[in-house]
Amino acid sequence: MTIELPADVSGRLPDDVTGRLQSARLSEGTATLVLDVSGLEGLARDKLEVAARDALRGAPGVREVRVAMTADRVTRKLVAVASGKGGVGKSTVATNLAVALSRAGSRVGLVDADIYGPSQPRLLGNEGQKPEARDKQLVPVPSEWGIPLLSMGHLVDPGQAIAWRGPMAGSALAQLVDAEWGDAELLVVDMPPGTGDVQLTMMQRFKPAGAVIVSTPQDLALMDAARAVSLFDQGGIPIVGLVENMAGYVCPHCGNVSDPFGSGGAEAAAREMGMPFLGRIPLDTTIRQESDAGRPVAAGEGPQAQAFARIAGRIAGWLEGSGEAKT
Ligand SMILES: Nc1ncnc2c1ncn2[C@@H]1O[C@H](COP(=O)(O)OP(=O)(O)OP(=O)(O)O)[C@@H](O)[C@H]1O
Repeated sequence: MTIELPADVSGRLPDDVTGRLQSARLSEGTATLVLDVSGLEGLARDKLEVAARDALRGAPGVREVRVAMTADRVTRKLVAVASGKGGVGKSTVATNLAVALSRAGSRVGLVDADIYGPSQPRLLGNEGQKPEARDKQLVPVPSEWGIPLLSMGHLVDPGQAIAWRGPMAGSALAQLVDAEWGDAELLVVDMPPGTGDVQLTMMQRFKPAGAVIVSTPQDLALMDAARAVSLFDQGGIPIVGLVENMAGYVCPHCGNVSDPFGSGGAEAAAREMGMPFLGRIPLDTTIRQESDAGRPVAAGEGPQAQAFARIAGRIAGWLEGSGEAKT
């Protein structure tokens, strides 16, 4: 740290500014401060800058104040949550995995890349809010669950149809990913269903660290899941594993679990496709009701939360570098 300010100038700086001072000097009436803002969100950075400027305004010999900020680049990993077809609960799983990963200690953000049918603002309960833009970057919208979110659902009016062509959809997606994610170290990306242009852009441009495939237990859904797997294989994106959603029906009256689509099929299919089976989430009315109300079950304490926590633990282990999800 090089401080070349007269004591009657530096003495005016508040502690939160001096604690982050990398260098400071005064030359020909211009005070130049370099602050290390690693780990601070945009708003906190702005406050620090204002505090520094206010403190030096009118200080002896200071006519102008310049504040520069440096930050360690956060190495951020992306995990894509994908499915071969719509309606299998991919968005629900993505929300709850983001919450469970955050509870397990990661700093997590959520990108709703399902730009034709964004549902994350409803699932995270921050519908109707608009992201700000700072220096041409979008600032994610905070949620009650500690997960910042960016979604097309925040940028267009609810129910408004989005009929973009591939390249526009790709650039919209890029804006969501290349946003001001602050200190988030992990971005969970809710992919659009299927295997089209947006998925390709995502893979080529942002190279997710891995993909989690969501399927329901039916044979047909599992065949679609295989298509999603082969898309990621082609793009050289490793598959973290398969999550079986709506895997057994929990009776809301007696709590009894039945298996309308049989059991064990998804696990066997994962084995056949040569990927780890990450776990199953039951078909449970509570999950739907709480999701609709913007309260992810993973934030609670029930058996549903535990199911998501187990899967999140496997994903976190995989990301930590073992490269293999323990099943
Ligand atoms: N395990 C579950 N138990 C009960 N309901 C569920 C479960 N998972 C998802 N749902 C419900 O199923 C519906 C579809 O889920 P969701 O929107 O997450 O699917 P999706 O695969 O992302 O769909 P789309 O591809 O259309 O975006 C929602 O009403 C959701 O609440």
